[in-house]
Amino acid sequence: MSQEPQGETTTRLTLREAYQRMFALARPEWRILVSATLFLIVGSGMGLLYPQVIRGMVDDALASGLTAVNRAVLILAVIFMVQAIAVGLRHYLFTIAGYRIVTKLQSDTYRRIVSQEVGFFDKRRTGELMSRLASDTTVLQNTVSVNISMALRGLASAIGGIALLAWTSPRLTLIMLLAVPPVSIGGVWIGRKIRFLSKAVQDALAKAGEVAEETLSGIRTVRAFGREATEAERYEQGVHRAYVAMRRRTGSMALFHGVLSFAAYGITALMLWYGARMVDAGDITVGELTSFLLYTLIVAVSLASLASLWADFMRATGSADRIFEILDREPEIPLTDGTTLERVDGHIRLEQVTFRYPTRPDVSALRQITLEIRPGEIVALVGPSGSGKSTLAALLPRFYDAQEGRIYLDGHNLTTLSPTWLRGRIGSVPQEPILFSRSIAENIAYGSETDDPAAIEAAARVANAHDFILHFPEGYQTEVGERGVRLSGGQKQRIAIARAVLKDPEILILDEATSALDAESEFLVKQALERLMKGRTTLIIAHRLSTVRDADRVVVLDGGRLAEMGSHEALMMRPNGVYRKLVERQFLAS
Ligand SMILES: Nc1ncnc2c1ncn2[C@@H]1O[C@H](COP(=O)(O)OP(=O)(O)OP(=O)(O)O)[C@@H](O)[C@H]1O
Repeated sequence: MSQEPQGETTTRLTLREAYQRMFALARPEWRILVSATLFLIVGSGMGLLYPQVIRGMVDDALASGLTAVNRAVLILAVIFMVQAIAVGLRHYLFTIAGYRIVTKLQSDTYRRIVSQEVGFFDKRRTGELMSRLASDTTVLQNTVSVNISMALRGLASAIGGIALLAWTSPRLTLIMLLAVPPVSIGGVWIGRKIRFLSKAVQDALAKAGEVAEETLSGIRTVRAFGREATEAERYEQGVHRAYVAMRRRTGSMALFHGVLSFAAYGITALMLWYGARMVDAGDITVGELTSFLLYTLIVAVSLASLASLWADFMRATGSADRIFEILDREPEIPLTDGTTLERVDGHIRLEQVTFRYPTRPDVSALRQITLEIRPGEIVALVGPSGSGKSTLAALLPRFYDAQEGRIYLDGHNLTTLSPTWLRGRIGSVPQEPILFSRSIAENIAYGSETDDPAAIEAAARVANAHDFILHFPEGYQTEVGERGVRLSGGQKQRIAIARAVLKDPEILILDEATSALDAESEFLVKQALERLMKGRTTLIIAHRLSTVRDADRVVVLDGGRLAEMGSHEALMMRPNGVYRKLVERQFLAS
């Protein structure tokens, strides 16, 4: 399969768009955010109030001794207490709002991912999608929760602080503000760099995630070929790339912090020097200089925190880009667009269908297939490996849409029908059924409306699964998969058949297992399948002669073309027929 390069380090959204989208996410939480902002105002207000008290205290103490100091300290204590409560509540509320936003974002992103057409998943690896869900949303979580709170606090303190400074001494304020333009310019420049590097970090982490996901889910193959060390090295290379990008990002941030810190404290020193001269000249009192210095520190710390938050926001926009890319993607085959039919007879017609996989647009997997399957007919699909059998079967539930030609169900073009509804009419038993880590009962009921135990048991009986299920200590409640029992190939198949029986679809797509089951399982599976097929239009990808013989008609594919069609006997009569060769070369097991 060809790989489309994914997660390349480009930025899709402009900064402004990214912010607008991030703030739009916060809108539903406005109630929490408004209360949080109230506490923010109270907390920051207290923070700006106390230097005034200190100013009074210093001047009074210098003038009239310690009695005034007692009262001032009491007031300070009250101010600090109110401030502490407000700060705590502000932090709590903003963080909670952030969690709520991200929880919703994760669900929305996941919903988007699972709604995409099958072709989307051919192009992307699971590990990469998992990384978007887990790590990108977490980066956003920090931004929308703690960082927004800190940014607002920084902004409030900086603006309030500057206003009070200007009120105390416009001349000193002017000196202080000299530091703002160079710091801002530096911030914007470094912010851009950090945004770019952060995307590189996330991309590298996603790549490493891909390796981990792929090899852990295929651990048996890794073990069988003794590739543990090599895979560990590949993973190591992946995380090392992430580390290199992180190191560069951290370097930029460290430089930025250093410059900021110097700017903040340097300006304080400068003002102390200039302020002392003003006190000496009698322009301001010692208390005023003290409060002025305190405000300068508040403003400096606030501006510094704003600048470093700017860097964090830049980081977040990298992740936002990746998340919004998914949230914005409209599936090519939407799940529910289209009509539904009252009843289905199961009449299928393909007209001149030509199909190329989106990942391999240069090769036609199916070429000009014209085929009609009557209601209730059992059609066996045979052909050499890679001839297009599974591809044909994938077009009926519209996992993919053909580029040319049309497919009809009971005379309705498939593209006019609701895909989810259509898929509800089709039951499938794949070669290697996938069971989920849930109970057997839930696995059988997967895709059906009902969870009635009696109906599930009846379906299991038809599928010859009831007896082996009862042999497990917990019966139908036995957990399957990772945490529970592992089922044999034949058992999985029978669970999949029970699933199809319970779903009761009008159309069946069966993919016969190529690997041989033991005679007993084989018999049980075959018997179950026969019961299942009764009265339903069935397309069966056949690998066994006995299956082909039982079918009403055999359709032979070769290199994506429909090569032959007819009964087993008729096809065997053709001297150089594809089918006859398949049988002679024992391509079809007996
Ligand atoms: N998801 C996919 N993306 C791209 N190409 C694919 C994809 N699935 C199958 N193909 C290609 O399409 C062609 C037909 O494959 P298909 O799986 O339909 O064959 P098949 O007859 O079912 O083979 P087999 O009997 O071995 O399962 C092959 O060349 C295969 O490489």
